[in-house]
Amino acid sequence: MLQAKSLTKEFNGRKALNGLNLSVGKGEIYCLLGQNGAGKTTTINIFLGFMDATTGEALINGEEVKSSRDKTNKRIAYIPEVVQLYGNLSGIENLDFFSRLAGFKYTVQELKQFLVKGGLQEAAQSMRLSTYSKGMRQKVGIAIALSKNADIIFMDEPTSGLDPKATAEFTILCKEFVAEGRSILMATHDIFNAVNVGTRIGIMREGSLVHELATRDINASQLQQLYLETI
Ligand SMILES: Nc1ncnc2c1ncn2[C@@H]1O[C@H](COP(=O)(O)OP(=O)(O)OP(=O)(O)O)[C@@H](O)[C@H]1O
Repeated sequence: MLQAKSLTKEFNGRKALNGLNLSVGKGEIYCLLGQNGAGKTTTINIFLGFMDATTGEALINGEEVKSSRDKTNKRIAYIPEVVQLYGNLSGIENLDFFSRLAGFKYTVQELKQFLVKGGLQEAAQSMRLSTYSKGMRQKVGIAIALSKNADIIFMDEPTSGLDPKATAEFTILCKEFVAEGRSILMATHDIFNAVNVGTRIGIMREGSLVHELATRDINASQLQQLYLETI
């Protein structure tokens, strides 16, 4: 579903990405690890079409993002570290707004179902967003992705600042999201959660992938060891 082919990105002559090759298939939760500045967010930004690669290709469902941005943007969603929503609107009003923006119009009942599937209890759906925790905002973010019928969610540091219960709930939601053949690409510093939620892990250093492994082959302490040896 996602492919990076020899991606490079230069900022002021400095390479943030240096020949990155990466692919993410259906049903995968791919976790990108790497030190600050390794190039994780730059990778996601190129797939989202926020910036162009200097050389190489980023493909979503076989379409190059750079030349087919309108098409590729329709099937993706993005959950940043803090999901930006309208604080004065309720969860359901935000979902209604953002799904309309993506060209979908749903009944109140349908909107409620997306929110429940995203893990937001009915009692919270009509509360103002300004009262929501980070975990609740992410649930609205997942509901928006579901309402857009997105195949792929990109996530940047989704579990930073979440308490263990919220992290566990989030992990379950991610697994449910991909169970129907969708995919997630997540940048994270959370080694424990990467092993827990991910199907594969890539460790980046200086803009390239230096290790790639299946989570079934490694536990958190082995991954931590490998990470510390790598960076
Ligand atoms: N818009 C930009 N202008 C200039 N340099 C940038 C820009 N975006 C990223 N960089 C540089 O590119 C490199 C990679 O940054 P990036 O944000 O992709 O790393 P990261 O792995 O996501 O780090 P972090 O874990 O801190 O989020 C860094 O050296 C960063 O300073």
